[in-house]
This record gives sequence, structure tokens and C-alpha cells, in this order.
Amino acid sequence: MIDIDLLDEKYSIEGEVGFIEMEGELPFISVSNKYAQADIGLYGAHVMSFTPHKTMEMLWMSPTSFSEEGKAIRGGIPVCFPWFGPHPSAPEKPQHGFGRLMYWDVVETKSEANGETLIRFQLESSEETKTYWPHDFLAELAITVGTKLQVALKVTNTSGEPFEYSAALHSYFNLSGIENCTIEGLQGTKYFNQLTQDHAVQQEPVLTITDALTRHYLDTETPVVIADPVFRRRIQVEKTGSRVTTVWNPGKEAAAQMADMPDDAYHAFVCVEATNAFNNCVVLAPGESHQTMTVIGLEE
Ligand SMILES: O=P(O)(O)OC[C@H]1O[C@H](O)[C@H](O)[C@@H](O)[C@@H]1O
Repeated sequence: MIDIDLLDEKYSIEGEVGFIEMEGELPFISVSNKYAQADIGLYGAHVMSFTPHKTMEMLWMSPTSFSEEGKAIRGGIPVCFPWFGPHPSAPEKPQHGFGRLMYWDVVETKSEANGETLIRFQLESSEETKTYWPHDFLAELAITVGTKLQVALKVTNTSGEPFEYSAALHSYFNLSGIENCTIEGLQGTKYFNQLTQDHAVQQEPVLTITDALTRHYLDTETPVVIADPVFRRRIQVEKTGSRVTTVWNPGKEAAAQMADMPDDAYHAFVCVEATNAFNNCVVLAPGESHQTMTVIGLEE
């Protein structure tokens, strides 16, 4: 049970961080500072909105997303953990792990000296997580709201045995229209095409999306830029501790099949994800940690 009043009492910061609960919606944190406005759901430690002042919303949220326990939120930044995609050996387990299907504990809110706001969450192994995944772990998600949005997922192995996990910070970006936009920074990078199950190398200088696309670019840490000339902006997606960049758009047919997005929503977003999966899963020895981080902002 989430006690929003208690959280508000303990972690709100006057004029900067507030805890909000609305009828029929999952509870969320509202952050407002001199740089930006952001909303962060407690369920899944899920960033749902990030709007630097004097710009438009950077993240896309489905207007028909589910907002109820047991169902993933469509849009924003789902945290996929401790596996990405279908479970490798048990397909009945939830796609993209259980991290996006549980409440995370708020452990700190802080107004930084430079005016940025830090929100820290934790998800610790429990009887419930062990019904999905047998390992002891501590997952920490640190979100910094400034002119840029920084999201860092740190996983520590708190068990006595090594374990392997996969993960992604599955960011949905708000576009003027997919047909107007190009994605820069991936030329010459090899990728696994999930739709055709082939491997290839991107030859084109920029990626243009004209149909359903699910590509996992391998062994790359380079920043990607989403150029949107109609919205007159270039969104830069930087990352560290992630060696796979996933680019996903469902296209027309698959979008129409999804209950939690409008039929034409494929127009409105693209996902560029900081991923650790495929040939870049993370193996942690007892006591070891790994951090996957993404930084999202307008190109300077
Ligand atoms: O519908 P979801 O479970 O949220 O997954 C949405 C998408 O996530 C990733 O980008 C995967 O590579 C896609 O195959 C998947 O369709």
C-alpha cells in the first residue's frame, strides 16, 4: 500500500517536489524547478513527463495508457529489469521483467545546489520478486531533473552467487510526426533486426522510419540525435554503461493491435532505448554493481 500523505510529509520539497494522487490514476511525483517540469510515477519508478521550460514535452505518453497496477504504463521511460523482452526461458513471465510492474520505494528527494532536483528510488529483492527471479539484488534508480533529464539504474548483486540480468531504459520520445524525423549517430553500426531476425550494418547516414522497425544496435555507446525539423528541435540521447541502443516504432498495423495506444499513435513517437541485452547482458559477481544511464536533452 502506498501512503501518499506519509511520502509527501517525508519527501516533498516546498514548491519543488510534491506527491500527487488522483482518482483512477497511479500516484506520481511532480517536480518543478528553474529548469524544467517532470512527472514521475511511483509504480515502476516511471518518468512520465519531462518538459524543460520554454520547450515542448520531450517524452511521449499514450493518451490511452493503462494506469492501474498489474499493467505496464505505455510511454515515458519504462524501466525494463531484470530482463529485456520476453523472459529467455519462461515466456509466461512478464515481458521486460517485473521492474515496471512494482512500486519502487522513494529513498531520497533533494534540491541540488545548482537548482537541479534529484529523486532516488529503490527496489529490493523480496518474496514477491523471487516468484519471478530467484536472486537477491538491490536496484536503485536516480533521476535528476535539470535542463537535461538524467536517469541512472544501478543494480547490485546482494546474493552469494553471480547472476546475469538484462535491462533497458525504454524512452519514448514525443515527435511532430515520425515521417518528419531522422535519427542520427548510427551509421556504420551493426544491428540485430528483430522483425526479420537478421543482422546488418546501417549504411545510411541517418535513419528514416517508414514502417514498423525494431533494431537493436550492438556494441555502441555513441549518442544519438533525433532531429525533428517541424518541432524545430534536436533531442540528444546520451548514455553510459549500455552497449546496445534499441530503436523501436510499432508501425501502423502493430499500433492498431495495441489496446493501450491510439491506432495512429505510431506517428507520434519513437523509442530510443539504452539497453543491456543480447551480447551485452550484465554479469555481476556477489557485491558487484553496474550502472546503466541515459541523459536526454536538447542538443547544445
Ligand atoms: O509492448 P511492450 O512490452 O512495452 O514492448 C514494446 C517494445 O519494446 C522493445 O522496444 C522491444 O524491442 C519491442 O519488441 C517491443 O515491442
